[in-house]
Amino acid sequence: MGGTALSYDIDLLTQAHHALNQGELEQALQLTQSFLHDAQEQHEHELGLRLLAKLHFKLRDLSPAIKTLEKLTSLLSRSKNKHDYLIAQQFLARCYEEDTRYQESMLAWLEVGSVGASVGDEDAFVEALIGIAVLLEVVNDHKRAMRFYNKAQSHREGITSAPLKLRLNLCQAACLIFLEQYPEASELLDRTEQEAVKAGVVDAGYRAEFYLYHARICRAQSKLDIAANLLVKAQHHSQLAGYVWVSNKVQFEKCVVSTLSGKHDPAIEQLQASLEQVQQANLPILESEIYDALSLAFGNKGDFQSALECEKKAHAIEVELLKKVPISELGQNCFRRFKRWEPELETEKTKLENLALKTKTQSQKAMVNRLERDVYIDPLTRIHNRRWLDITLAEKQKSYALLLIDVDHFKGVNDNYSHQIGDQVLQCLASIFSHNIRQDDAVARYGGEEFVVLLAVSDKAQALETAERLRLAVQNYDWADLVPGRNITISAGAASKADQDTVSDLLNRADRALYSAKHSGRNQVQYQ
Ligand SMILES: Nc1nc2c(ncn2[C@@H]2O[C@H](COP(=O)(O)OP(=O)(O)OP(=O)(O)O)[C@@H](O)[C@H]2O)c(=O)[nH]1
Repeated sequence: MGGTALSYDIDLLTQAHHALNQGELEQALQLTQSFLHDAQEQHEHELGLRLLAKLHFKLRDLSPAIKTLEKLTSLLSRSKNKHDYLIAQQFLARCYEEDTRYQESMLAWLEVGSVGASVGDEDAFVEALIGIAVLLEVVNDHKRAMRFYNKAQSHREGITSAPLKLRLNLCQAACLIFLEQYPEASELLDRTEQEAVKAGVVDAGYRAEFYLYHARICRAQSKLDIAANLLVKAQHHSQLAGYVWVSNKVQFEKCVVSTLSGKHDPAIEQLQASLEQVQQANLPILESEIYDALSLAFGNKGDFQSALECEKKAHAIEVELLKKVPISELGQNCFRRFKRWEPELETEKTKLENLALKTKTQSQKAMVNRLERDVYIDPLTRIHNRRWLDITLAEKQKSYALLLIDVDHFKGVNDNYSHQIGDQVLQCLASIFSHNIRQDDAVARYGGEEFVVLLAVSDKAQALETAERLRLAVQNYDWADLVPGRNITISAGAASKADQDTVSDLLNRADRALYSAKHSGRNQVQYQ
């Protein structure tokens, strides 16, 4: 009887993941709750709670997300393997921070630092240092935050996760900008970009922040036109990544640039609209930054009364935030604690490294992975390239379907807007495709303005549904900033692999379907 119940439960969890991938969060939530209701084994509870916390967080229901994570961390704290515990504890620390429960967030980060050190997990140790630095920045103590970033940088060699290395740099660059150390910030951003290229990071959220910080530096150096251009790029990427926090920051930075360029009224209007959104989402740090920007705009316009009012509101929010953070605790003591943990971290790491040497060293593996990745990545769009596709198709055993996608009238984009804008359109399309396919599917640049999406399943209905989703995502994307006065659309040919098909049979069928989509008027999908 136990066996039947278990398979039914797992089925619910699979359905919940599926609903999450489809963006149906409420449904995913209900399925996960039913799964948890019937869960019996500790392992099932862990799986369910992890997904539940993620869903609450996505729905921006912080209190239930926190409660769920508190349960999960308490369950995991008993297990021997600390990796999952550390991941959950970090998520919890971030949720506390978003919910402005700074003291609890700090305690959670201290726990991550201490446990991370005791098991030789340098990534977790660095995460904790960054987490505390971010809390210090919340209360405008950027100088002290910088000590934590510097300490985290001193552990850089030991960090195994490429995105974490990038995030450390981005956080530190933002802090340097606050401290008005522009050349240092600029240099750090350039180095970060080189590392991102090497590591093959395509994340749109990373790119959005990268452009935003560059724009801030340019704005501070009165290069307003360049700043405005960079912000257009930042906006594209934040839109793609769907990060509310970054896109708000980009939005209000745009307003600062407009008011400095003399366009006060539109900037004020936009800032007031953002203010409403930010207040609804309960993001006090952004709110105080927006009041600061409004004060600047009113001041530049000559309306000093309103400027002063905004200034006072920003100040009042900051005072409230300060009340919530135990500054004395956050400062010296924390730093000392991390110093004490460092020798423990080193000892544990050495033990682990000795163990790893017996098999293969991690760095060797990482290097091989990186080399393999570079060989299979298209340098312009940073998605898989033709070489990857050829090898993957040749090795594929199971049945599958494939979409061949071609940009409509792309030559016109190059001719009317420049080859460089054409390149940016291709990059943007690659991101749109990557963000709109399922986890098991993959996208590659086939060559020129052609892309291939490889689907894990072979049925016609699903192939057409995916192709249609991608076609609509491209059609509905806001192209106005990149190619004003023009819409970008795609045509796609879909085909499924039959048992007797060779790869070239399949590609030929998809190509014929694409040809037919083009000749029936473009911006459509056909199947053969
Ligand atoms: N910017 C840029 N353009 C490229 C790249 N690769 C190919 N192209 C251009 O893509 C265009 C493809 O044009 P065509 O094959 O004539 O077709 P089209 O204009 O897209 O029109 P249809 O496919 O018939 O809808 C050519 O102008 C190529 O120069 C690239 O990497 N960057």
